[in-house]
Amino acid sequence: MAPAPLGNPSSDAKNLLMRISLCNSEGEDLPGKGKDFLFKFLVIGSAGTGKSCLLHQFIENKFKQDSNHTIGVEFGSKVVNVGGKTVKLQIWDTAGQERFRSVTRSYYRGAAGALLVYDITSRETYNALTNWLTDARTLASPSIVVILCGNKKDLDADREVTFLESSRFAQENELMFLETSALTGENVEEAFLKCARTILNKIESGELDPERMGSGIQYGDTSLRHLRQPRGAQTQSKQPCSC
Ligand SMILES: Nc1nc2c(ncn2[C@@H]2O[C@H](COP(=O)(O)OP(=O)(O)OP(=O)(O)O)[C@@H](O)[C@H]2O)c(=O)[nH]1
Repeated sequence: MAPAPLGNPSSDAKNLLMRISLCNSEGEDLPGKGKDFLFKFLVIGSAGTGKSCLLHQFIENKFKQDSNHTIGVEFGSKVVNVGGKTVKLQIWDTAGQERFRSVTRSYYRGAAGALLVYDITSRETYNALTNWLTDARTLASPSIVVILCGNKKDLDADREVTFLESSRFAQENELMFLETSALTGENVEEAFLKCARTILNKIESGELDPERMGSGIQYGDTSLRHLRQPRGAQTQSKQPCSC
């Protein structure tokens, strides 16, 4: 069953949160049970870049047909094995449309990692990256681990943003970088795992302290109960998951 991550979610949203969580391969087990860690992740970036499709591909291993704009936020979770550790990723997929910005911003707090997504066929979505990154570092944490994802890699013929310029942007802004395709699944799991692995490495090296309030990291079994929640955030969601 999904955690109750919000202050006062609508009943539609509650249904959605639960249904998406049950799509997860390990959705039936107790939250956090037997896990070494829980990490809170965000998926952020401009509208239409493929954030919901990336999350769906990661959790369901298939492309989400007929994806509509996200309204507010959606939630998914998946348990992964990273470097011998069992980690539950609690992932918040945020709407890219400007009109939902105040809602989505309230979910940033305490995120440990983020996928920052642009569309390689849309320079506009690439140009917006700095703003998204500023939001993540300001509202989540300056130490949030971010992986830049140039999505729609399968549409190479329509490319407007080169791999090289994105690599440079990533380097200048201390981001990891991958080009992904939610359609083919290329590099999708890698993106989530790379981000999780980096967080684990930082925990092991002492650079990140899971005990710090709002770190977005929790230890094992009781983690979900302790994860900090946005105050007064209202969830608005699009249609129920069609899984
Ligand atoms: N060819 C191709 N199309 C994709 C890919 N990922 C997503 N799309 C398409 O891009 C459109 C937008 O995908 P979404 O996942 O809904 O985008 P989003 O970023 O969640 O959009 P918002 O919810 O508005 O922020 C849909 O028509 C998808 O079918 C991809 O990797 N390749």
